[in-house]
Amino acid sequence: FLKEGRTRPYTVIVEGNIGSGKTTFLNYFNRNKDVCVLAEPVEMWRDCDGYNLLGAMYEDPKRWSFTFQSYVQLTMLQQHTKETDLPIKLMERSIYSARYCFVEQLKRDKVLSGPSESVINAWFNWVTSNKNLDVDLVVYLRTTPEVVYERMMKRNRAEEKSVPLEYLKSLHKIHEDWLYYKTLHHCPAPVIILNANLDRSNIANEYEKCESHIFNKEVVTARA
Ligand SMILES: Cc1cc2cn([C@H]3C[C@H](O)[C@@H](CO)O3)c(=O)nc2[nH]1
Repeated sequence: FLKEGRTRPYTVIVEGNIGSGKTTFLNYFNRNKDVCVLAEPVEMWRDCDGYNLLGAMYEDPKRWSFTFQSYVQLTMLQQHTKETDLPIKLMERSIYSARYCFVEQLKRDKVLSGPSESVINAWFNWVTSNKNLDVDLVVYLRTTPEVVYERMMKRNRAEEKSVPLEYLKSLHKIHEDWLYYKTLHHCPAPVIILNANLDRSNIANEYEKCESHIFNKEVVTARA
């Protein structure tokens, strides 16, 4: 159960480009009974009352990215505020990367209009100042665009089939500015940077690097 005095679980957000290995990272920690793992609700984005908002956004970003990013922001808010008795919550991405990475990207691509961006911003500012969406740690799965592009193509997700390398390069730069150089937007918590270019077979010791941070003693109640 939650350590006495803690009103919320120790919250970790896993950030990184498309194909940076976030699901693999979450699965590694999924086996731990102290961790509430919340994967990105992609299936909700693919089926919102029967509408595939993810597909729509990639097919016609000018028409659908506001709709899509509004729904992403709602689903992320639901994840941030989801109750758990477990001492640790591990989230795939966050309301922060929604606003600071993906909405930023759409703005730079001039795909999101000024009014659309302002409305998303107004929601973001309101929810982040009226709800406790604090996080305790960011795990940044740092990659190179070429590596994640190859993985994305191999994974072969239908909606991503025409995502160009350029898009991943631009998203990469935004992640670097946000989490590595820290020159873009507010960083919501201390950042652990992992070399996520490593492939599955030898990335385990990268994960071990952050185990001690995540499972530090004052967070997880002493085992009975
Ligand atoms: C928070 C957040 C996640 C997220 C994912 N995506 C896209 C990138 C991938 O193609 C897919 C699954 O991460 O959704 C997006 O466009 N905007 C997002 N915002």
